[in-house]
Amino acid sequence: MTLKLGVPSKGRLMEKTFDWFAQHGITLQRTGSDREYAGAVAGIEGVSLILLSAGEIPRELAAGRIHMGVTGTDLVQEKLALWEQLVEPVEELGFGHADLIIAVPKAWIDVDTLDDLDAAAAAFRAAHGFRLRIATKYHRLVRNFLRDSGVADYALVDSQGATEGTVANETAEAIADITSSGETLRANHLKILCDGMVLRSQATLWRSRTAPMDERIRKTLKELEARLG
Ligand SMILES: Nc1ncnc2c1ncn2[C@@H]1O[C@H](COP(=O)(O)OP(=O)(O)OP(=O)(O)O)[C@@H](O)[C@H]1O
Ligand SMILES: O=P(O)(O)OC[C@H]1O[C@H](OP(=O)(O)OP(=O)(O)O)[C@H](O)[C@@H]1O
Repeated sequence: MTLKLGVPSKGRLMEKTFDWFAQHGITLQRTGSDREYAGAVAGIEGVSLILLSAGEIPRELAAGRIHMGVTGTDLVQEKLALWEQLVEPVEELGFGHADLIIAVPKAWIDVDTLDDLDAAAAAFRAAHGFRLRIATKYHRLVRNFLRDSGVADYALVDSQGATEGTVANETAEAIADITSSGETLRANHLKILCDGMVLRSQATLWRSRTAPMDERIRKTLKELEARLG
């Protein structure tokens, strides 16, 4: 048995993860053609590289199918109820910084806080006969945050991408999504509520609390943690 390490299979997260491991003397590589999701590890014995969608890594860690994995804090906390019982953060990697925020149209000059949003939501329902819609793919995190903030009169609508466009497309009145440079929000004439920060996320190395381990894997894990910490 080898220690299974799950890493994002493409894009900025994959490249930066490969760089981060390289800085610690461990070479991760995609092998085969560009389209083949196979990988190799050099610089440490007994580790297999598993290339996965960043969004699937939390589930694989929770199910114990991988021992370690790299993905964002946002995806772990969104995809896993009781995430602390299933995974443990080993190291924050210092990239993939993104804030999950609530944003509304810039043109809503009276709405700058969650309290304002709550009032706007009640007024919206009275005027339109249906609830103010917030588009997001972060259902769990946003629902919990709005519950704790006392905002009640809204409906979440699912948006798996291009979420900032839903307001112009009239499928939502507000959005909850991640922002990094803020460019996408600006381009879509949206503003962040002053107290609308749901979660600060960054790429993190996680350890599964459920993955089965024999002596050899336990030893490899210790060595990896010593070298990466
Ligand atoms: N613009 C950005 N800047 C920095 N980090 C980002 C940005 N967009 C997303 N991220 C982070 O990257 C991670 C992966 O997000 P992404 O949406 O690319 O993954 P995904 O849903 O698995 O994608 P796919 O299913 O296409 O593989 C998340 O933790 C997210 O917070
Ligand atoms: O603040 P910014 O630097 O503009 O980055 C934020 C954007 O990046 C992500 O989108 P991504 O490119 O992953 O595409 P997606 O909308 O399909 O998720 C996120 O969903 C925002 O739309």
